Amino acid sequence: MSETPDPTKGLWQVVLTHLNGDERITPQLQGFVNLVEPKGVMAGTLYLEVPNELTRGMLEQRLRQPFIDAIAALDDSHGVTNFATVVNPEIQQDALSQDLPHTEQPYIEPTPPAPVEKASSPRRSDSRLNPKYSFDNFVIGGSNRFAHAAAVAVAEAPAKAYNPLFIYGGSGLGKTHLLHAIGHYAESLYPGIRVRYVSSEEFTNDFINSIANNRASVFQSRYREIDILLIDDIQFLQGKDSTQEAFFHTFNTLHDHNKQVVITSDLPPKHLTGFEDRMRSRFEWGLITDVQAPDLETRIAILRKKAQSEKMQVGNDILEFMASKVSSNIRELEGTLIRVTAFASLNRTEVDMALVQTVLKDLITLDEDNVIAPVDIINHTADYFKLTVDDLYGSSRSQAVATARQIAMYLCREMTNLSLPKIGQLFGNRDHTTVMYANKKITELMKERRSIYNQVTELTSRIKQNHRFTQK
Ligand SMILES: Nc1ncnc2c1ncn2[C@@H]1O[C@H](COP(=O)(O)OP(=O)(O)OP(=O)(O)O)[C@@H](O)[C@H]1O
Repeated sequence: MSETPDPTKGLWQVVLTHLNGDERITPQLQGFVNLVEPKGVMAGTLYLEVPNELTRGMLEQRLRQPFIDAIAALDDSHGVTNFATVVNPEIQQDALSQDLPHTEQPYIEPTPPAPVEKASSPRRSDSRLNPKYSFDNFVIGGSNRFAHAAAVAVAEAPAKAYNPLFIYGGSGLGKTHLLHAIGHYAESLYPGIRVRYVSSEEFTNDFINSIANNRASVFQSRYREIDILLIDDIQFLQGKDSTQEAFFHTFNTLHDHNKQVVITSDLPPKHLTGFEDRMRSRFEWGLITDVQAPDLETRIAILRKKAQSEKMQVGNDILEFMASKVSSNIRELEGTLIRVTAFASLNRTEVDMALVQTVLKDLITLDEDNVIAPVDIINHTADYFKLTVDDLYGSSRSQAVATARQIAMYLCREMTNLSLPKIGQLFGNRDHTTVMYANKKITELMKERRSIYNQVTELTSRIKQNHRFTQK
Protein backbone atom coordinates (compact mmCIF):
# COMPACT_ATOMS: atom_id res chain seq x y z
CA MET A 1 0.00 0.00 0.00
CA SER A 2 2.90 2.34 -0.61
CA GLU A 3 1.07 4.27 -3.31
CA THR A 4 -2.55 5.26 -3.05
CA PRO A 5 -4.51 3.40 -5.70
CA ASP A 6 -6.59 5.60 -7.96
CA PRO A 7 -10.02 4.24 -6.93
CA THR A 8 -9.23 5.24 -3.37
CA LYS A 9 -8.17 8.69 -4.51
CA GLY A 10 -11.44 9.20 -6.35
CA LEU A 11 -13.45 7.98 -3.42
CA TRP A 12 -11.47 10.18 -1.04
CA GLN A 13 -12.19 13.24 -3.16
CA VAL A 14 -15.90 12.56 -2.79
CA VAL A 15 -15.53 12.19 0.98
CA LEU A 16 -13.57 15.46 1.15
CA THR A 17 -16.14 17.31 -0.90
CA HIS A 18 -18.83 16.10 1.43
CA LEU A 19 -16.83 17.12 4.50
CA ASN A 20 -16.20 20.54 2.94
CA GLY A 21 -19.88 21.24 2.97
CA ASP A 22 -20.34 20.00 6.53
CA GLU A 23 -20.96 22.81 9.00
CA ARG A 24 -19.64 20.73 11.89
CA ILE A 25 -16.13 20.93 10.49
CA THR A 26 -14.68 24.02 12.15
CA PRO A 27 -11.39 25.45 10.86
CA GLN A 28 -9.63 23.68 13.72
CA LEU A 29 -11.18 20.31 12.82
CA GLN A 30 -10.39 20.96 9.16
CA GLY A 31 -6.74 21.06 10.19
CA PHE A 32 -7.04 17.49 11.40
CA VAL A 33 -8.84 16.39 8.23
CA ASN A 34 -5.91 17.80 6.23
CA LEU A 35 -3.56 15.41 8.01
CA VAL A 36 -5.44 12.30 6.91
CA GLU A 37 -4.13 10.12 4.10
CA PRO A 38 -6.42 7.49 2.56
CA LYS A 39 -4.64 4.15 2.25
CA GLY A 40 -7.17 1.83 0.67
CA VAL A 41 -10.37 -0.13 1.12
CA MET A 42 -10.57 -3.61 2.56
CA ALA A 43 -13.73 -5.57 3.36
CA GLY A 44 -15.90 -2.46 3.29
CA THR A 45 -13.59 -0.44 5.52
CA LEU A 46 -11.80 2.65 4.33
CA TYR A 47 -8.34 2.74 5.96
CA LEU A 48 -7.04 6.17 6.83
CA GLU A 49 -3.53 6.95 7.95
CA VAL A 50 -2.89 9.70 10.47
CA PRO A 51 0.41 10.97 11.88
CA ASN A 52 -0.30 10.67 15.59
CA GLU A 53 -2.63 9.52 18.35
CA LEU A 54 -4.06 12.97 18.72
CA THR A 55 -5.36 13.05 15.18
CA ARG A 56 -6.67 9.51 15.58
CA GLY A 57 -8.50 10.60 18.74
CA MET A 58 -10.05 13.51 16.86
CA LEU A 59 -11.16 11.28 14.02
CA GLU A 60 -12.66 8.72 16.31
CA GLN A 61 -14.43 11.19 18.52
CA ARG A 62 -15.36 14.62 17.25
CA LEU A 63 -14.96 13.78 13.58
CA ARG A 64 -16.51 10.34 13.72
CA GLN A 65 -20.05 11.31 12.76
CA PRO A 66 -19.09 13.70 9.94
CA PHE A 67 -16.90 10.93 8.47
CA ILE A 68 -19.62 8.31 8.83
CA ASP A 69 -22.08 10.66 7.13
CA ALA A 70 -19.64 11.40 4.32
CA ILE A 71 -19.10 7.67 3.77
CA ALA A 72 -22.83 7.01 3.86
CA ALA A 73 -23.23 9.53 1.05
CA LEU A 74 -20.84 7.57 -1.21
CA ASP A 75 -22.10 5.73 -4.19
CA ASP A 76 -22.86 2.04 -3.35
CA SER A 77 -20.38 0.97 -6.03
CA HIS A 78 -17.54 1.92 -3.70
CA GLY A 79 -18.68 -0.73 -1.24
CA VAL A 80 -17.49 1.29 1.76
CA THR A 81 -19.50 1.22 4.95
CA ASN A 82 -17.02 2.17 7.62
CA PHE A 83 -13.62 3.65 8.26
CA ALA A 84 -10.66 2.84 10.47
CA THR A 85 -7.67 4.95 11.42
CA VAL A 86 -4.11 3.75 11.59
CA VAL A 87 -1.31 5.77 13.13
CA ASN A 88 1.75 5.88 10.97
CA PRO A 89 4.51 7.71 12.82
CA GLU A 90 6.55 7.82 9.64
CA ILE A 91 4.30 10.50 8.28
CA GLN A 92 4.64 12.34 11.59
CA GLN A 93 7.65 14.40 10.56
CA ASP A 94 6.10 15.42 7.28
CA ALA A 95 2.83 16.18 8.94
CA LEU A 96 4.40 18.28 11.64
CA SER A 97 6.15 20.40 9.11
CA GLN A 98 2.93 20.90 7.16
CA ASP A 99 -0.03 22.96 8.30
CA LEU A 100 -0.94 21.53 11.64
CA PRO A 101 -4.43 22.15 12.86
CA HIS A 102 -4.24 25.56 14.35
CA THR A 103 -6.63 28.02 15.81
CA GLU A 104 -9.07 30.42 14.24
CA GLN A 105 -6.34 33.01 13.70
CA PRO A 106 -4.15 33.04 10.61
CA TYR A 107 -1.25 30.66 10.64
CA ILE A 108 2.01 32.45 11.33
CA GLU A 109 5.29 30.81 10.51
CA PRO A 110 6.77 30.00 13.89
CA THR A 111 10.13 31.28 14.98
CA PRO A 112 12.63 28.60 16.07
CA PRO A 113 11.83 27.48 19.58
CA ALA A 114 14.86 28.95 21.27
CA PRO A 115 18.39 30.06 20.86
CA VAL A 116 20.37 26.86 21.06
CA GLU A 117 23.33 27.03 23.38
CA LYS A 118 26.61 25.22 23.03
CA ALA A 119 26.41 21.68 24.32
CA SER A 120 29.55 22.24 26.36
CA SER A 121 27.97 24.97 28.47
CA PRO A 122 24.42 23.94 29.20
CA ARG A 123 22.35 26.81 30.56
CA ARG A 124 21.04 26.28 34.05
CA SER A 125 17.37 25.60 33.62
CA ASP A 126 15.05 28.06 35.30
CA SER A 127 12.04 26.03 34.30
CA ARG A 128 11.13 24.90 37.82
CA LEU A 129 10.15 21.51 36.47
CA ASN A 130 9.68 18.61 38.84
CA PRO A 131 11.85 15.68 37.67
CA LYS A 132 9.25 13.26 39.05
CA TYR A 133 6.73 14.08 36.36
CA SER A 134 7.61 12.90 32.87
CA PHE A 135 5.81 11.23 29.97
CA ASP A 136 7.78 8.06 30.73
CA ASN A 137 6.02 7.54 34.01
CA PHE A 138 2.61 8.79 32.91
CA VAL A 139 0.20 5.91 32.44
CA ILE A 140 -2.11 6.29 29.47
CA GLY A 141 -5.69 5.08 29.64
CA GLY A 142 -9.07 5.97 28.18
CA SER A 143 -9.47 8.75 30.74
CA ASN A 144 -6.41 10.70 29.65
CA ARG A 145 -5.40 9.39 26.23
CA PHE A 146 -6.43 12.48 24.36
CA ALA A 147 -4.92 14.92 26.85
CA HIS A 148 -1.67 12.95 26.78
CA ALA A 149 -1.53 12.93 22.97
CA ALA A 150 -2.21 16.67 22.87
CA ALA A 151 0.52 17.27 25.45
CA VAL A 152 3.03 15.24 23.44
CA ALA A 153 2.11 17.07 20.24
CA VAL A 154 2.64 20.44 21.93
CA ALA A 155 6.02 19.42 23.33
CA GLU A 156 7.11 18.16 19.91
CA ALA A 157 5.99 21.26 18.06
CA PRO A 158 5.69 24.17 20.49
CA ALA A 159 3.37 26.92 19.25
CA LYS A 160 2.88 25.10 15.97
CA ALA A 161 0.11 22.78 16.94
CA TYR A 162 -2.39 23.99 19.53
CA ASN A 163 -1.92 27.30 21.20
CA PRO A 164 -2.97 27.52 23.91
CA LEU A 165 -3.48 23.96 25.02
CA PHE A 166 -6.08 23.99 27.79
CA ILE A 167 -6.30 20.89 30.02
CA TYR A 168 -9.06 20.67 32.59
CA GLY A 169 -10.32 18.08 35.06
CA GLY A 170 -10.81 17.15 38.70
CA SER A 171 -8.22 17.19 41.43
CA GLY A 172 -5.38 14.70 41.40
CA LEU A 173 -6.00 13.42 37.87
CA GLY A 174 -2.63 14.24 36.33
CA LYS A 175 -2.89 17.78 34.98
CA THR A 176 0.20 19.02 36.79
CA HIS A 177 2.04 15.85 35.80
CA LEU A 178 1.27 16.51 32.13
CA LEU A 179 2.42 20.14 32.37
CA HIS A 180 5.80 19.15 33.75
CA ALA A 181 6.09 16.31 31.23
CA ILE A 182 5.58 18.76 28.36
CA GLY A 183 8.40 20.88 29.77
CA HIS A 184 10.83 17.98 30.17
CA TYR A 185 10.12 16.55 26.75
CA ALA A 186 10.43 19.92 25.01
CA GLU A 187 13.71 20.57 26.83
CA SER A 188 15.05 17.22 25.68
CA LEU A 189 14.02 17.85 22.08
CA TYR A 190 15.14 21.47 21.90
CA PRO A 191 18.17 22.04 24.14
CA GLY A 192 18.19 25.62 25.32
CA ILE A 193 14.46 26.13 24.99
CA ARG A 194 13.14 28.42 27.71
CA VAL A 195 10.39 26.66 29.61
CA ARG A 196 8.71 28.01 32.71
CA TYR A 197 6.27 26.19 34.97
CA VAL A 198 4.28 28.33 37.36
CA SER A 199 1.23 27.80 39.50
CA SER A 200 -1.37 30.53 39.27
CA GLU A 201 -0.79 31.35 42.92
CA GLU A 202 2.90 31.95 42.25
CA PHE A 203 2.05 34.03 39.21
CA THR A 204 -0.25 36.13 41.40
CA ASN A 205 2.37 36.51 44.13
CA ASP A 206 5.04 37.44 41.61
CA PHE A 207 2.77 40.04 40.14
CA ILE A 208 1.80 41.53 43.50
CA ASN A 209 5.41 41.63 44.65
CA SER A 210 6.54 43.26 41.44
CA ILE A 211 3.97 46.04 41.90
CA ALA A 212 4.87 46.46 45.56
CA ASN A 213 8.57 46.68 44.73
CA ASN A 214 8.17 48.79 41.64
CA ARG A 215 9.66 46.06 39.52
CA ALA A 216 7.00 45.58 36.88
CA SER A 217 9.59 45.35 34.13
CA VAL A 218 11.34 42.43 35.86
CA PHE A 219 7.99 40.67 36.10
CA GLN A 220 7.31 41.31 32.43
CA SER A 221 10.60 40.01 31.21
CA ARG A 222 10.41 36.97 33.48
CA TYR A 223 7.15 35.90 31.91
CA ARG A 224 7.60 37.12 28.39
CA GLU A 225 11.09 36.00 27.56
CA ILE A 226 10.20 32.36 27.45
CA ASP A 227 9.25 29.86 24.77
CA ILE A 228 6.80 27.71 26.71
CA LEU A 229 4.71 28.96 29.62
CA LEU A 230 3.07 26.20 31.64
CA ILE A 231 0.52 27.70 34.00
CA ASP A 232 -1.25 25.49 36.53
CA ASP A 233 -4.70 25.86 38.11
CA ILE A 234 -5.80 29.01 36.29
CA GLN A 235 -9.09 28.96 38.23
CA PHE A 236 -7.08 30.51 41.03
CA LEU A 237 -7.16 33.82 39.10
CA GLN A 238 -10.95 33.92 39.38
CA GLY A 239 -12.06 37.40 40.42
CA LYS A 240 -8.47 38.71 40.67
CA ASP A 241 -8.91 41.47 38.15
CA SER A 242 -5.48 43.06 38.08
CA THR A 243 -3.62 39.72 38.05
CA GLN A 244 -5.91 38.61 35.23
CA GLU A 245 -5.04 41.78 33.37
CA ALA A 246 -1.35 41.00 33.82
CA PHE A 247 -1.93 37.46 32.60
CA PHE A 248 -3.94 38.75 29.65
CA HIS A 249 -1.00 40.86 28.48
CA THR A 250 1.50 38.09 29.13
CA PHE A 251 -0.65 35.68 27.17
CA ASN A 252 -1.07 38.07 24.25
CA THR A 253 2.63 38.85 24.06
CA LEU A 254 3.58 35.18 24.11
CA HIS A 255 0.91 34.17 21.64
CA ASP A 256 1.72 37.02 19.24
CA HIS A 257 5.36 35.96 19.26
CA ASN A 258 4.46 32.35 18.62
CA LYS A 259 5.34 31.10 22.04
CA GLN A 260 3.47 28.17 23.51
CA VAL A 261 1.07 28.55 26.42
CA VAL A 262 -0.37 25.53 28.25
CA ILE A 263 -3.04 26.09 30.87
CA THR A 264 -4.69 23.77 33.38
CA SER A 265 -7.91 24.35 35.24
CA ASP A 266 -10.51 22.49 37.23
CA LEU A 267 -13.24 23.53 34.77
CA PRO A 268 -13.52 24.11 31.02
CA PRO A 269 -13.25 27.78 29.91
CA LYS A 270 -16.95 28.27 29.40
CA HIS A 271 -17.71 27.29 32.99
CA LEU A 272 -14.98 29.40 34.54
CA THR A 273 -16.71 32.19 36.39
CA GLY A 274 -14.95 35.35 37.48
CA PHE A 275 -13.04 35.69 34.22
CA GLU A 276 -13.54 38.36 31.61
CA ASP A 277 -14.99 37.14 28.33
CA ARG A 278 -11.90 38.22 26.39
CA MET A 279 -9.81 35.97 28.66
CA ARG A 280 -12.15 33.00 28.34
CA SER A 281 -12.31 33.35 24.58
CA ARG A 282 -8.51 33.22 24.41
CA PHE A 283 -8.54 29.99 26.40
CA GLU A 284 -10.74 28.61 23.65
CA TRP A 285 -8.49 29.63 20.78
CA GLY A 286 -6.48 26.46 20.76
CA LEU A 287 -7.28 22.95 21.84
CA ILE A 288 -9.33 22.11 24.92
CA THR A 289 -9.07 18.66 26.41
CA ASP A 290 -10.04 17.07 29.69
CA VAL A 291 -8.66 14.40 31.98
CA GLN A 292 -11.18 12.17 33.65
CA ALA A 293 -11.13 9.81 36.59
CA PRO A 294 -9.24 6.69 35.52
CA ASP A 295 -10.99 3.37 35.10
CA LEU A 296 -9.96 0.35 37.17
CA GLU A 297 -7.40 -0.96 34.64
CA THR A 298 -5.67 2.42 34.46
CA ARG A 299 -5.62 2.72 38.25
CA ILE A 300 -4.00 -0.69 38.50
CA ALA A 301 -1.46 0.26 35.84
CA ILE A 302 -0.64 3.50 37.68
CA LEU A 303 -0.08 1.60 40.93
CA ARG A 304 2.06 -0.97 39.16
CA LYS A 305 4.23 1.71 37.58
CA LYS A 306 4.59 3.53 40.87
CA ALA A 307 5.50 0.29 42.67
CA GLN A 308 8.09 -0.53 40.00
CA SER A 309 9.67 2.90 40.10
CA GLU A 310 9.94 2.76 43.88
CA LYS A 311 11.16 -0.84 43.70
CA MET A 312 8.26 -2.03 45.85
CA GLN A 313 7.33 -5.70 45.77
CA VAL A 314 3.54 -5.79 45.56
CA GLY A 315 1.49 -8.54 43.92
CA ASN A 316 -1.09 -7.89 41.23
CA ASP A 317 -4.03 -9.04 43.34
CA ILE A 318 -3.06 -6.49 45.96
CA LEU A 319 -2.69 -3.67 43.45
CA GLU A 320 -6.11 -4.60 42.11
CA PHE A 321 -7.63 -4.54 45.55
CA MET A 322 -6.15 -1.14 46.33
CA ALA A 323 -7.24 0.25 42.97
CA SER A 324 -10.78 -0.96 43.60
CA LYS A 325 -10.91 0.93 46.90
CA VAL A 326 -9.78 4.33 45.70
CA SER A 327 -11.46 5.46 42.55
CA SER A 328 -11.54 9.16 41.96
CA ASN A 329 -8.20 10.67 42.87
CA ILE A 330 -4.79 9.39 41.77
CA ARG A 331 -2.98 11.32 44.49
CA GLU A 332 -4.99 9.42 47.06
CA LEU A 333 -4.28 6.17 45.26
CA GLU A 334 -0.55 6.85 45.52
CA GLY A 335 -0.98 7.76 49.19
CA THR A 336 -2.52 4.36 49.80
CA LEU A 337 0.44 2.59 48.25
CA ILE A 338 2.86 4.68 50.31
CA ARG A 339 1.07 3.73 53.53
CA VAL A 340 0.97 0.06 52.68
CA THR A 341 4.62 -0.20 51.74
CA ALA A 342 5.68 1.91 54.73
CA PHE A 343 3.82 -0.48 57.03
CA ALA A 344 5.44 -3.50 55.39
CA SER A 345 8.90 -1.97 55.54
CA LEU A 346 8.55 -1.12 59.24
CA ASN A 347 7.38 -4.61 60.04
CA ARG A 348 9.94 -6.18 57.76
CA THR A 349 7.25 -8.20 56.13
CA GLU A 350 5.92 -8.84 52.65
CA VAL A 351 2.91 -6.91 51.47
CA ASP A 352 0.01 -9.37 51.60
CA MET A 353 -3.74 -9.04 51.52
CA ALA A 354 -4.19 -9.18 55.29
CA LEU A 355 -1.71 -6.37 55.75
CA VAL A 356 -3.36 -4.27 53.07
CA GLN A 357 -6.76 -4.71 54.62
CA THR A 358 -5.45 -3.66 58.02
CA VAL A 359 -3.80 -0.57 56.63
CA LEU A 360 -6.69 0.43 54.43
CA LYS A 361 -9.21 0.14 57.23
CA ASP A 362 -8.45 3.69 58.26
CA LEU A 363 -8.04 4.99 54.77
CA ILE A 364 -11.35 4.16 53.18
CA THR A 365 -12.11 7.25 51.21
CA LEU A 366 -14.87 9.73 51.64
CA ASP A 367 -17.34 10.70 48.95
CA GLU A 368 -16.39 13.26 46.33
CA ASP A 369 -18.22 16.16 47.92
CA ASN A 370 -17.54 15.08 51.46
CA VAL A 371 -14.56 17.35 51.81
CA ILE A 372 -12.38 17.62 54.90
CA ALA A 373 -11.55 21.16 55.94
CA PRO A 374 -7.81 21.86 56.34
CA VAL A 375 -8.54 23.66 59.57
CA ASP A 376 -9.83 20.37 61.04
CA ILE A 377 -6.58 18.69 60.08
CA ILE A 378 -4.57 21.46 61.71
CA ASN A 379 -6.69 21.46 64.88
CA HIS A 380 -6.47 17.69 65.25
CA THR A 381 -2.73 17.67 64.62
CA ALA A 382 -2.11 20.39 67.20
CA ASP A 383 -4.30 18.58 69.68
CA TYR A 384 -2.65 15.22 69.05
CA PHE A 385 0.86 16.56 69.58
CA LYS A 386 -0.24 18.75 72.51
CA LEU A 387 0.75 21.91 70.67
CA THR A 388 -1.18 25.05 69.83
CA VAL A 389 -2.42 25.85 66.37
CA ASP A 390 -0.14 28.89 66.41
CA ASP A 391 2.84 26.57 66.91
CA LEU A 392 1.96 24.88 63.64
CA TYR A 393 1.42 28.15 61.80
CA GLY A 394 4.47 29.77 63.40
CA SER A 395 8.17 29.54 62.76
CA SER A 396 9.48 27.42 65.64
CA ARG A 397 12.18 25.10 64.36
CA SER A 398 12.24 22.77 67.34
CA GLN A 399 12.29 19.21 66.05
CA ALA A 400 8.97 18.24 67.64
CA VAL A 401 7.09 21.25 66.26
CA ALA A 402 8.74 21.00 62.84
CA THR A 403 7.77 17.32 62.49
CA ALA A 404 4.20 17.94 63.65
CA ARG A 405 3.94 20.79 61.14
CA GLN A 406 5.26 18.56 58.37
CA ILE A 407 2.75 15.85 59.27
CA ALA A 408 -0.07 18.41 59.16
CA MET A 409 1.13 19.57 55.73
CA TYR A 410 1.38 15.97 54.52
CA LEU A 411 -2.18 15.26 55.66
CA CYS A 412 -3.49 18.46 54.06
CA ARG A 413 -1.97 17.33 50.78
CA GLU A 414 -3.32 13.82 51.11
CA MET A 415 -6.79 14.52 52.48
CA THR A 416 -7.81 17.76 50.77
CA ASN A 417 -7.80 19.10 47.23
CA LEU A 418 -5.61 22.05 48.11
CA SER A 419 -2.66 22.82 45.91
CA LEU A 420 0.88 23.05 47.29
CA PRO A 421 1.01 26.88 47.27
CA LYS A 422 -2.38 27.05 48.98
CA ILE A 423 -1.19 24.75 51.77
CA GLY A 424 1.97 26.84 52.07
CA GLN A 425 -0.16 29.95 52.48
CA LEU A 426 -2.20 28.28 55.20
CA PHE A 427 0.91 27.52 57.19
CA GLY A 428 2.03 31.11 57.69
CA ASN A 429 2.66 31.97 54.03
CA ARG A 430 5.35 29.40 53.45
CA ASP A 431 6.64 28.63 49.99
CA HIS A 432 5.15 25.68 48.10
CA THR A 433 8.57 24.03 48.04
CA THR A 434 8.41 23.76 51.84
CA VAL A 435 5.19 21.77 51.47
CA MET A 436 6.79 19.59 48.80
CA TYR A 437 9.70 18.95 51.13
CA ALA A 438 7.35 18.10 54.03
CA ASN A 439 5.53 15.62 51.84
CA LYS A 440 8.72 13.89 50.79
CA LYS A 441 10.12 13.88 54.29
CA ILE A 442 7.04 12.34 55.91
CA THR A 443 6.71 9.76 53.14
CA GLU A 444 10.30 8.68 53.87
CA LEU A 445 9.99 8.84 57.65
CA MET A 446 6.88 6.67 57.62
CA LYS A 447 8.98 3.87 56.15
CA GLU A 448 11.83 4.34 58.59
CA ARG A 449 10.25 5.21 61.91
CA ARG A 450 7.37 3.29 63.39
CA SER A 451 6.46 6.20 65.68
CA ILE A 452 5.89 8.48 62.68
CA TYR A 453 3.90 5.84 60.83
CA ASN A 454 1.70 5.33 63.88
CA GLN A 455 1.22 9.03 64.40
CA VAL A 456 0.17 9.62 60.79
CA THR A 457 -2.17 6.63 60.86
CA GLU A 458 -3.78 7.50 64.17
CA LEU A 459 -4.25 11.10 63.15
CA THR A 460 -5.80 10.12 59.81
CA SER A 461 -8.24 7.88 61.53
CA ARG A 462 -9.15 10.51 64.16
CA ILE A 463 -9.72 13.16 61.52
CA LYS A 464 -11.89 10.87 59.41
CA GLN A 465 -13.88 9.53 62.32
CA ASN A 466 -14.56 12.98 63.61
CA HIS A 467 -15.50 14.08 60.12
CA ARG A 468 -17.98 11.21 59.70
CA PHE A 469 -19.42 11.96 63.10
CA THR A 470 -19.97 15.65 62.38
CA GLN A 471 -21.54 14.81 59.00
CA LYS A 472 -24.22 12.66 60.58
N1 LIG B 1 -1.77 8.86 34.31
C1 LIG B 1 -0.95 8.93 35.36
N2 LIG B 1 0.12 8.11 35.43
C2 LIG B 1 0.95 8.15 36.49
N3 LIG B 1 0.79 8.97 37.54
C3 LIG B 1 -0.26 9.81 37.52
C4 LIG B 1 -1.18 9.84 36.43
N4 LIG B 1 -2.11 10.77 36.68
C5 LIG B 1 -1.80 11.31 37.86
N5 LIG B 1 -0.70 10.74 38.37
C6 LIG B 1 -0.05 11.05 39.66
O1 LIG B 1 -1.07 11.44 40.58
C7 LIG B 1 -0.63 12.50 41.39
C8 LIG B 1 -1.58 13.67 41.25
O2 LIG B 1 -1.49 14.19 39.94
P1 LIG B 1 -1.39 15.76 39.62
O3 LIG B 1 -0.74 16.49 40.74
O4 LIG B 1 -0.81 15.91 38.26
O5 LIG B 1 -2.94 16.10 39.60
P2 LIG B 1 -3.70 17.44 39.21
O6 LIG B 1 -4.74 17.04 38.22
O7 LIG B 1 -2.74 18.50 38.81
O8 LIG B 1 -4.38 17.82 40.59
P3 LIG B 1 -4.72 19.26 41.24
O9 LIG B 1 -5.80 19.84 40.39
O10 LIG B 1 -5.19 18.90 42.62
O11 LIG B 1 -3.47 20.07 41.23
C9 LIG B 1 0.79 12.83 40.95
O12 LIG B 1 1.71 12.21 41.80
C10 LIG B 1 0.88 12.23 39.55
O13 LIG B 1 2.18 11.81 39.23
